[in-house]
Amino acid sequence: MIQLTNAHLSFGSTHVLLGCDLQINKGEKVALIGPSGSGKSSLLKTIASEYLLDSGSVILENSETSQLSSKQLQQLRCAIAYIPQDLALVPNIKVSQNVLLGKVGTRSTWQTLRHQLLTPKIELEKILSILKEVGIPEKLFHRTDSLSGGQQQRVAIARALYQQASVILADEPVSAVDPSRAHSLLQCLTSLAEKNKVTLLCSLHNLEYAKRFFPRIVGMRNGKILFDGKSEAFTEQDFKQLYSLDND
Ligand SMILES: Nc1ncnc2c1ncn2[C@@H]1O[C@H](COP(=O)(O)OP(=O)(O)OP(=O)(O)O)[C@@H](O)[C@H]1O
Repeated sequence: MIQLTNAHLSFGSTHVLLGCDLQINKGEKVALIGPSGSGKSSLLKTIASEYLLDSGSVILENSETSQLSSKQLQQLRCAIAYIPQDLALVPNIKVSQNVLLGKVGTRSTWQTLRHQLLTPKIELEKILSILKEVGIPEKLFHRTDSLSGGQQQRVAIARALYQQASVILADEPVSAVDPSRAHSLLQCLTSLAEKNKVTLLCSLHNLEYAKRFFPRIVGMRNGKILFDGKSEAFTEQDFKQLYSLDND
């Protein structure tokens, strides 16, 4: 379970999160929408424990993150896969090697290096079966930067699945692809999350995709959560409240 209570975050004089309350239960699929600068990435990074709140609390898997030691926090991070907007893939290594990095938090440096240099057959088989699930098995040994933007997004999803995270936080995972690929990528991400009983929180700019693929929508504006409810309950009025230009 993810629980944010009265979350406040600022950078200097910029207030980024202003009293956000949010609870997401295990296995839920939630779309996070809102205009540019509304705080979606910051909310995801806060849940990923990349940003620390000024006040308020984040509870993940029954632990309040501010109370955890750095070792406990590191362990918790292994259960959470954060896919940033830039995907954080290493461009000049093979797809298999990038997927392997999903487990970097659970392996020693020596083990990581060894796996990168000579990947055990059993790990390669696991990676291949995940790449089959995300639809790019033929890319196993291709250099990552030779893949298209959409294929690289699939590699980032594969890395999260290989990590065996119980929570996936995806920051605009379809920003770099055309509408038909965006559709199949979201289909892939949401169905795999469902199959693997993973909690999925995904920021999106496209309301149609949010409504089609996610049962629940959270809408942000100016660091506040203005809508939180079932996708079918999201109305044109809610859309105007989030996106209108004269509402600041
Ligand atoms: N590390 C940071 N340092 C300073 N300001 C930041 C930082 N991260 C976010 N901000 C500020 O927080 C505000 C919200 O940014 P954020 O990236 O969370 O919005 P967003 O809704 O994800 O936007 P977009 O849809 O364009 O990605 C912006 O004003 C941004 O400049």
